[in-house]
Amino acid sequence: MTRQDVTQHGRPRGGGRGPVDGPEALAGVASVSRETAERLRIYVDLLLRWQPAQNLIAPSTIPEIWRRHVADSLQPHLCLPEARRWVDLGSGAGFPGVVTAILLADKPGAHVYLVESNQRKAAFLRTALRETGAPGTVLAQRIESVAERWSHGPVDAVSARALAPLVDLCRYSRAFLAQGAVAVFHKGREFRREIDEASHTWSFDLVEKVSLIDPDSRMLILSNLAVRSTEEGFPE
Ligand SMILES: C[S@@+](CC[C@H](N)C(=O)[O-])C[C@H]1O[C@@H](n2cnc3c(N)ncnc32)[C@H](O)[C@@H]1O
Repeated sequence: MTRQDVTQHGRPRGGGRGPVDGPEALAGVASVSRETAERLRIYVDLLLRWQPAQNLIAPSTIPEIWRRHVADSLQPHLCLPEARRWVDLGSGAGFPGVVTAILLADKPGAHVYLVESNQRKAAFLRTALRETGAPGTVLAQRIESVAERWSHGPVDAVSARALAPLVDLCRYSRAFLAQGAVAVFHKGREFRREIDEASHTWSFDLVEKVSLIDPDSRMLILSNLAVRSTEEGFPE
């Protein structure tokens, strides 16, 4: 898709899988400033231009990109509005990490670290941060090695969406939570089973919020994460 194929509202001009929804899809979730809406539009336009070559998001979700991806990605910031320094694990095309960075663009000290091991997606993420002016750094490495060798100072919050079961997200994020960060994870309708499974290995304080996009999904907010000792031993 060329730039001419995209309208000023981030909608493709026909073709592909039909019309794309627009920024009005954010209305039921949060109101954003004009500047933030403009940065989000630049990001969606860029993603739609890169999509044919890079397949950054599932093609079936493109017609509802604003609701399914952008509005959904407003939620970590809504859950933890005071957090300024974030790590987003497995950022993919930038949901929710790039959206969080855009929401924080005018906040002093704001920074979002985007951890994404796929080099082509990492290149897209760098371009998205540059073109939107959002504050962030792309770490194009495996989460496990980034967490082990973290040298970027403390963070307030960790996010992850569509990355791994909760039990694994606890393992990925434990170094950050041990330093006082709070985690906020998108979870689908299997959230209860995932909480039960993770609870065998981990103890944590948990706040559940019903997703503003899908009432069967949850935003899970975890803090005070600790490993339970078990007969099987400790998680690796
Ligand atoms: C299913 S996608 C989800 C992307 C995005 N968070 C979203 O919700 O659209 C998972 C992403 O995590 C990345 N990923 C998976 N395991 C990873 C790891 N151990 N370290 C770094 N990135 C990882 C993959 O390359 C992929 O882009």
